[in-house]
Amino acid sequence: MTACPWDDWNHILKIDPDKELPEGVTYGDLCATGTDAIEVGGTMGITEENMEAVVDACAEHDVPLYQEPSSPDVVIDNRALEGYLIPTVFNAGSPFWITGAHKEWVRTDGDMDWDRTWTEAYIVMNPEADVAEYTEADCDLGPDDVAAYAEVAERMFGQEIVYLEYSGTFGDEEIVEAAGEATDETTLFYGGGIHDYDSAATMAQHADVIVVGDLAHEEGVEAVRETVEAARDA
Ligand SMILES: CC(C)=CCC/C(C)=C/CC/C(C)=C/CC/C(C)=C/COP(=O)(O)OP(=O)(O)O
Ligand SMILES: O=P(O)(O)OC[C@@H](O)CO
Ligand SMILES: [Mg+2]
Repeated sequence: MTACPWDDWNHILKIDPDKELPEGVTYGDLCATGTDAIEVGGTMGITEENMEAVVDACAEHDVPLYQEPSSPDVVIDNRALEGYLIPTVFNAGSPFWITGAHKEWVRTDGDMDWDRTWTEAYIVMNPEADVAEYTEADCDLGPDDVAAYAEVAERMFGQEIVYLEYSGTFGDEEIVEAAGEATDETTLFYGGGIHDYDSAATMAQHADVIVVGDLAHEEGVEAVRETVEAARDA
């Protein structure tokens, strides 16, 4: 595996272990959509058990799997995972979601798997999303604020991934564009409200990787496939 496999990705499917799949859709079907990687994670209702169940269901299919834990106590030890993408929320209201949870994780784990652990510098933008409430994020940010956070993440904190997170709603294109322009080496992830070819294409112009979440749970395979195609075409 290369050091930063996401350099070559266009599309991630994020599967929430707390949410059902549409009728007739299997995890295998989702793995076969052509997405470059699967992230397993969500904010609410996450347990080790539901995490394990999704990872096991995806394990036999040929797509890189990553866990994105929302807290240290749901991190699972499963060899089917390529590794762990650990959020750090740059605009969180409490330092707990920037470095505090991380400190507790390392303090209590005792045997960190650093070769399989990376961080994602989140900028949380939808105040209605669970993740915004959970982390008390300051979402009142303009393009200049977001661009500056992205640049700080890359240049001052050496982050390999900046994640512009609009979870549940389609973001402001001007803001995503600003983040794209502010980042150079860093891989920019965009997630939120992507629901078809055009919405995927719009954000894929500005972000390096688009993340599709709820669509998989709400619409299913064909809709996800369209977004994969748009990400590749961009
Ligand atoms: C240190 C460790 C191991 C964990 C802490 C990691 C941190 C800082 C988590 C805070 C941010 C967070 C909850 C990330 C989880 C991924 C995410 C943003 C999921 C999307 O959430 P929503 O779409 O708002 O939630 P639901 O879909 O579950 O309602
Ligand atoms: O569920 P959606 O709105 O597609 O968002 C994707 C992802 O960014 C959520 O963490
Ligand atoms: Mg969600």
